[in-house]
Amino acid sequence: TGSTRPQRMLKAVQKNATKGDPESVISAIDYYCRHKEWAMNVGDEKGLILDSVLTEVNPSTALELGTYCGYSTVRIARLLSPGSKLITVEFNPDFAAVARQIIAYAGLQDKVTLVEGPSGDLIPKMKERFGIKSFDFVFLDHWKDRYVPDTKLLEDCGLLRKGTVLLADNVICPGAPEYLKYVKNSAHYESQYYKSNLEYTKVEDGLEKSVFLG
Ligand SMILES: O=C(NCc1cccc(CNc2ccc3[nH]ncc3c2)c1)c1cc(-c2ccc(F)cc2)cc(O)c1O
Ligand SMILES: [Mg+2]
Repeated sequence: TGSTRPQRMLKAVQKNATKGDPESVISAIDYYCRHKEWAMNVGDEKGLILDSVLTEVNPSTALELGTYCGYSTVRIARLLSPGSKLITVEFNPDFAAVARQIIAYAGLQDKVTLVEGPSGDLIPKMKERFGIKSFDFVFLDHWKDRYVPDTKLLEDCGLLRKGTVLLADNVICPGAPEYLKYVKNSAHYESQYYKSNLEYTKVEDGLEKSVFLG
């Protein structure tokens, strides 16, 4: 049987990147997805916006919903200060298996905890399982119809604090219209849209940054 797109992406990393060098892992994936075959990584253009928001927030505890192959996991973890932790949630076991290898290839496995399962089941267990009081930063990049229910779940589980920054991918393409409505109409969030393009294309997409006001 043939390989999968994530497996081919992993091969490209192992062939073209330097072990322990996160920048080379990011470049190898971006090159592969721009010139060989498209894949749904946040990509280099939106990735620069992710980097700038992360540098501004400098989170001690971060959550990523939707690991895929670990591209944004590597982008986030490489910018974390020593002792900071990233928890990333992936539902698809095949994606998770590739992501673990890409995160390890980048040498970032000590900063990252990859948890397999649906966000709806795992979010209520975050405090007890990982000793998390609250998250400083949340990157939403999983099923777009889960953005609203999971944001409400994070609120209800007391996992957001005054100033927690949520950053949501794909609010234009494929789109997360209910999520945009939710955070823009809520008095509990201060939101800002960062216009960009769908990874590796000229199609418009963007990131929505929402600060929880408590
Ligand atoms: O849909 C997207 N990504 C989410 C996704 C998609 C598939 C599988 C999973 C399985 N992973 C998963 C599921 C549920 C979960 N619950 N908790 C964790 C968790 C993890 C996740 C997406 C699509 C496009 C896109 C496609 C086509 C096109 F033409 C334009 C744009 C671009 C993106 O940047 C995207 O992010
Ligand atoms: Mg995405």
